Amino acid sequence: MSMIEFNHVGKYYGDFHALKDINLEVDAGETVVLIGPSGSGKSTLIRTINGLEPIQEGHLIVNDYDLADNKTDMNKIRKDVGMVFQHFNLYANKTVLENLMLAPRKVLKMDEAENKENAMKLLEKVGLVDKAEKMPSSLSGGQQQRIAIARSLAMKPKALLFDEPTSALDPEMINDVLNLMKSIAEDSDMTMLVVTHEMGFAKEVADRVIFMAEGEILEDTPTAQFFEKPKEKRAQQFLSQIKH
Ligand SMILES: Nc1ncnc2c1ncn2[C@@H]1O[C@H](COP(=O)(O)OP(=O)(O)OP(=O)(O)O)[C@@H](O)[C@H]1O
Repeated sequence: MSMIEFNHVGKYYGDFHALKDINLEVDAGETVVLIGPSGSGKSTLIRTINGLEPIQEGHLIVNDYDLADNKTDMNKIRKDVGMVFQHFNLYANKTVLENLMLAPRKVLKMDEAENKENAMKLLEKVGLVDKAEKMPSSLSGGQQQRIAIARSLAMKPKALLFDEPTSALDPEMINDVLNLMKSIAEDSDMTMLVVTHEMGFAKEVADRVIFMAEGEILEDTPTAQFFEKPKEKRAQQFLSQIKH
């Protein structure tokens, strides 16, 4: 069953055509990695999925809602589609535990005891139970990102979008975050779209790789095949320029 479906989607920033005739289907439970040169539209594409960027052409169906329809309630989509950003975006003036409990309380109206139990379980999953009462600023970048992922999971989403989740981290923190993402991809029926430059993660975890250039999808290829021999010359060049 398809969880996300782009149908001839176009997106403009003013006159600039940032996404061109995007056609893409992601099934429930799939893990898809988006790669491509800087400025190719990867962030823009995933930001359209939870409505952070509006589209101007085509249809984008997420969890059965059409984002091109202005009657669609974005809150319904954001409830089921979480997003993890490069710079974590935790609530700076709330404790780690409160960061996890806020949205389930406000949006899902979750019972307080259940909310806390759920949050503590997630802190255990990300290995940070001892940080529950700390403020985010007292944690390392890698720890903050694991909290941000736990916060997304607290909403029990159907899909998670990751926009370069390890790009702002010191090298020694990157693997903790990638391992957590890998366990989410493996443990659950979560649908995951990940923009990343971490080719090791893509190789190991992705079902498919999407290669973008200049606002277009040039390749949508099963992972092993992509890394063995990408079809497009641009993708071959891209891979030969980066370590993988
Ligand atoms: N808010 C905006 N207003 C105008 N142009 C924008 C805006 N956001 C992005 N762009 C432009 O759209 C294009 C695609 O940007 P986007 O951030 O989606 O690329 P990307 O592939 O994610 O790049 P990177 O790997 O560098 O993050 C770029 O040319 C960028 O300058």
